[in-house]
Amino acid sequence: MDHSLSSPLSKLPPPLSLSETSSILYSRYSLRPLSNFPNLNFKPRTSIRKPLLLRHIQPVRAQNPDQTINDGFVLEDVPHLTTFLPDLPSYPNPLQRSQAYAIVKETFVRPEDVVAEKIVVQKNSPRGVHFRRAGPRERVYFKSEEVRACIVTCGGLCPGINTVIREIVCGLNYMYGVDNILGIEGGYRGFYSKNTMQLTPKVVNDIHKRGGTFLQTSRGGHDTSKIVDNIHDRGINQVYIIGGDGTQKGAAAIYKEVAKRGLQVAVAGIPKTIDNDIAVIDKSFGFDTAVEEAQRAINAAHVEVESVENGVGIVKLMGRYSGFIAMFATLASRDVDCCLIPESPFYLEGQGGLFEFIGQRLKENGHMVIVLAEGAGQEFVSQSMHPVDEKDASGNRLLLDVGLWLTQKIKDHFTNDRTMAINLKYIDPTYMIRAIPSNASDNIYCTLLAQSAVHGAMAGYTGFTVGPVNSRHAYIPISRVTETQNVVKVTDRMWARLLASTNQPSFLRNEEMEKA
Ligand SMILES: Nc1ncnc2c1ncn2[C@@H]1O[C@H](COP(=O)(O)OP(=O)(O)OP(=O)(O)O)[C@@H](O)[C@H]1O
Ligand SMILES: O=P(O)(O)OC[C@H]1O[C@](O)(CO)[C@@H](O)[C@@H]1O
Ligand SMILES: [Mg+2]
Repeated sequence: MDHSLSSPLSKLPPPLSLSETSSILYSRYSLRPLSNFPNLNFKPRTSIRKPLLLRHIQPVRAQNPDQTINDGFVLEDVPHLTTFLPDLPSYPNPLQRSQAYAIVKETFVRPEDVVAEKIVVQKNSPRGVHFRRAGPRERVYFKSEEVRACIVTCGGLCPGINTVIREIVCGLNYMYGVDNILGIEGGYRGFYSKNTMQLTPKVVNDIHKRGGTFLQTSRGGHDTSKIVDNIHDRGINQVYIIGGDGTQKGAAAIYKEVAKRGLQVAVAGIPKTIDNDIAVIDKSFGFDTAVEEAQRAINAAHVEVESVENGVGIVKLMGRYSGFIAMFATLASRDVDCCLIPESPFYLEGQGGLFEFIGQRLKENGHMVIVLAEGAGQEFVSQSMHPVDEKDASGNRLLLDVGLWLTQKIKDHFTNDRTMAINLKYIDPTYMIRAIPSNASDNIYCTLLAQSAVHGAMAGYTGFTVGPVNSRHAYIPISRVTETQNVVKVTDRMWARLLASTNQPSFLRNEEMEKA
């Protein structure tokens, strides 16, 4: 193993402006394979907005006219500490001496390894956006004994948070010999208003068996300046931030302030949300566990309603703006007759409406189960409840209980209708689902996320979020995961698969079809 490598960053060209970068990507690199460009790894050094780049890049034909060249390659890179601290020394990665990696053929991720954002492409399509592949690097930018790391968890709960905490601590300690790790208690505000706790592999050994967060969490309380003051005062140089879209925005603000002050602090975001609404990544940890746990509630509803005459079960699942849990829980179960999500408007009365469908299903089967995402039909609920616009401490709008509203509406309808007496059961398992520990596959996923974050921070990357993109873990610029929220696309085939499985109406009226 060559330990004498000079810092690869010393080979860097000066930072490129946006237009320079796009033209270089196009003119210099488009006609040759990526492997010919070892330096591509370090370019562009600033986080560059992808849509602009893509607009600048035109497809180019290769000499062989049968083969359209892989042009239009875009690397959406994450910042590196040397971006604002150019003289930072680097060291050989201690993983070279690690027992765990002793027989691994390629311990380190190659600098030119990238992960494609899109894997379904056509012969002539541009190569498109790529992210830097996550994993250990040959050089690190921290001496193990000088690392002072901290971990914070923010936002709502989600199965698997404790596994991520545990694996960051164990990863730092077992792989890199770091033993100075602080737990920040109670979310962002914990940086400046609470005590910290020392985290060791022993302290966190069993925490993955528990739901919730060992470090506690909170909403609101993000004061960038106070947080960075505190990071500086405590001598913290690696910050691991576990949380959803709001948390990642907070992480971006911390990274910017750290860079502005020129501090050697790596900021790594680990995306967390039970709603699975974080953009770019394949899915968020805890989501599989939630879908699995939701089966128990659906099953209970099914048992209840099939044991009575004209039983109607309603199960409310989480999902503020996206109905992923409801959609996947429905697809996983065979007992759901109708799934309602925020992305697909529905209506109650008249032809093709929910009441008509309930009547039909009860006549056919004698019972039915409806799965309802908490964000579905909010416009109806607010019409009937005249709500005040309430927000939580982070500024998220507080939703009204669509489950209670729908239960009442269905009851009223069938009472007035008098053609059919129904027996309705409403189950709200939302917090029970969120509070459980993660299942086996999420535990594995959490381990990979944590280790990838540790490798990234040790390698000097900062201002990044880690996550799987087409099954490969990548370092993603934070802004990419916060600029949009993932929602179920009702125009995609997955929603059609659900409709084909439940055989429920789509509730789409002509004008909505045209709009879609
Ligand atoms: N735009 C922002 N800038 C800085 N900090 C933010 C921003 N939005 C939210 N935060 C902070 O991030 C933390 C968590 O945000 P929020 O309560 O919205 O949860 P989240 O991370 O989105 O997770 P989830 O929605 O999955 O529960 C809060 O402490 C909040 O103050
Ligand atoms: O913990 P709280 O503030 O009740 O949050 C509930 C919300 O959090 C989420 O679980 C997202 O974390 C949403 O699905 C839900 O609406
Ligand atoms: Mg959120």
